[in-house]
Amino acid sequence: MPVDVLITRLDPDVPLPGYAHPGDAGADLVTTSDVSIAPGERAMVGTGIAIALPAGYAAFVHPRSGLAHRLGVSIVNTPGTVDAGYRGEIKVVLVNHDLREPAVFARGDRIAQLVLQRVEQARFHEVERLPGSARGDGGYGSTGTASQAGDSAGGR
Ligand SMILES: O=c1ccn([C@H]2C[C@H](O)[C@@H](COP(=O)(O)OP(=O)(O)OP(=O)(O)O)O2)c(=O)[nH]1
Ligand SMILES: [Mg+2]
Repeated sequence: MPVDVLITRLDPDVPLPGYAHPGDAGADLVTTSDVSIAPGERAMVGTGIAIALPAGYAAFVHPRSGLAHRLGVSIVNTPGTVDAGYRGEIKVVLVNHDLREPAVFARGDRIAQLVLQRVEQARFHEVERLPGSARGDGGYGSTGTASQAGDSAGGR
């Protein structure tokens, strides 16, 4: 079931965020400005919208895979987190990972997608010692490469 979200257009000409297909997770966001991002550079763009999420929700600003594949463009802080209490314009920090070509966007181009999720807040309880677990403190590649998956020897 869709969640009702209040929205204001800070730029009256931008479209409301739209889902391309029924059931899509991400609603596309557009840039309100023309921008050219040099190889390796980044640029913050506005989307022209502000929202009021219900308590217990957050919205996450995700990159679009087509832009990643076609242009090498992603979002620096992916996914960007929009807090329920945030009432400002949703902005997107685009980054051009391409080594040679600038990434060029025109006002109205779809540059990111917004994913709504229910989120929990933790109540943190400090303890002297954490309960044990199978993983323990293993991480950062401790399970080895794909071809070694299941090898509990902790190969490289
Ligand atoms: O891609 C993003 C990420 C964040 N925001 C807005 C909504 C979010 O609620 C607010 C703060 O984001 P975040 O907590 O990630 O940034 P911060 O660096 O911790 O700033 P602050 O000190 O304001 O929390 O900025 C965006 O518009 N786009
Ligand atoms: Mg913050």
